[in-house]
Amino acid sequence: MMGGGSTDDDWELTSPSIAVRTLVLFGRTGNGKSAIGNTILGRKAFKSMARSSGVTSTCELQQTVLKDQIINVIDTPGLFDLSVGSEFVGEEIVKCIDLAKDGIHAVLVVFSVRTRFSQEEEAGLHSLETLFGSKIFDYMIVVFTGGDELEDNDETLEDYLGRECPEPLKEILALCNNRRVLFDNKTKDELKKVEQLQQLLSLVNMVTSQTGGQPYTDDLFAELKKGARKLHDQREVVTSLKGYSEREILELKEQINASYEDQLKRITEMVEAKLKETNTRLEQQLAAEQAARLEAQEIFQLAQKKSNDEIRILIQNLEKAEKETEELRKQAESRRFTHMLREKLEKARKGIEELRRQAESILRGKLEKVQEGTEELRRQAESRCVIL
Ligand SMILES: Nc1nc2c(ncn2[C@@H]2O[C@H](COP(=O)(O)OP(=O)(O)OP(=O)(O)O)[C@@H](O)[C@H]2O)c(=O)[nH]1
Repeated sequence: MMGGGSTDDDWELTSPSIAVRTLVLFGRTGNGKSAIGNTILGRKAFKSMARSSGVTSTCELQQTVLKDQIINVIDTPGLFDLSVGSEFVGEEIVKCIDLAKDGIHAVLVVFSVRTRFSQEEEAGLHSLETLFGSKIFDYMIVVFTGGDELEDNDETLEDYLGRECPEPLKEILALCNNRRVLFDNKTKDELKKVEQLQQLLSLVNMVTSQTGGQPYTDDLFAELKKGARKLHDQREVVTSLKGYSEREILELKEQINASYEDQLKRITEMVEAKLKETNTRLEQQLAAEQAARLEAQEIFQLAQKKSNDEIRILIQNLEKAEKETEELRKQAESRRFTHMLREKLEKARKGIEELRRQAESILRGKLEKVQEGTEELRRQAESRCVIL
């Protein structure tokens, strides 16, 4: 039957004598859902390893019995991955509900501190809300894996969220009342193992007390539960039938199983339809975001071109200004040269003037001497004429 592990034995476990807590792990492939499941169970019940494609292929329930309660852990494949279609997700969600017959006590949404919160994770959470309604947030606990890596960097979860908490993740944390816990699934430290499990279980208890002890259920759960109960009763009736051949009993069992499978198929189709609706809405939203991004990019490119043009003009102006400055400098230099020449000329003119003055005074002296000589000669000639 569908449900990968839902058996008559599981049905018996719904006995109310001991507290049963059913926890479902949701999250992107590789975020560490199976690893957390194993940490909770204290054994390697789920396959957990590093692989780019999903390791967990279908929903699976494993159980551990603690001192005072039974913990059911349902591991799911990467239902938040873009690569999986709504048909697969629909089937897996129905399997998951089928496994958690009595309802879900806590939804553990698993993120890894080693990878960035993605748009597909945001979309996955929207799908959960569409399928289960906003009531699902009352049951949600955000679990981060990779505590060891934060520790290696001397960081706390608060430090990490302080630097690495995009808006959608903040919203999710707020919607689930900030219930969050950090897991180091690699630790060998027994005390640490106990402490982180205790932290998680106390958050689960918080959810249980805040939701009045009622696990999450809805119409889908109710219908599946009714179907499962019918299947269980019919199987018991068939087993107790007398006077039927083995072949007839087998046929009856097959008929019962087929009718249950039909019911699951119907519900699966309903879930798929809901998911498709959400996906279409998300695709439209993504397309609108993409268009807005392209528009912003175009505006940016235009602005960049404009600023490039402005820069080009500025450079041209700068070059022009540099040339003009050079020209002015040359002119100033030639002016300085002219000034220097003028000074030299002036100096030369003064020298010439001085020389002229000196020559004049020398000439004047000589002239006076010549005049004095001439006068003497004239006087001597006159006196000679008187004697004669
Ligand atoms: N360092 C470190 N690695 C972790 C931690 N938790 C999980 N991992 C590693 O992360 C990888 C993926 O872990 P899984 O548990 O397989 O992840 P998953 O979400 O179940 O993936 P699927 O089953 O494929 O959907 C494995 O190599 C784990 O060992 C952790 O706390 N610290």
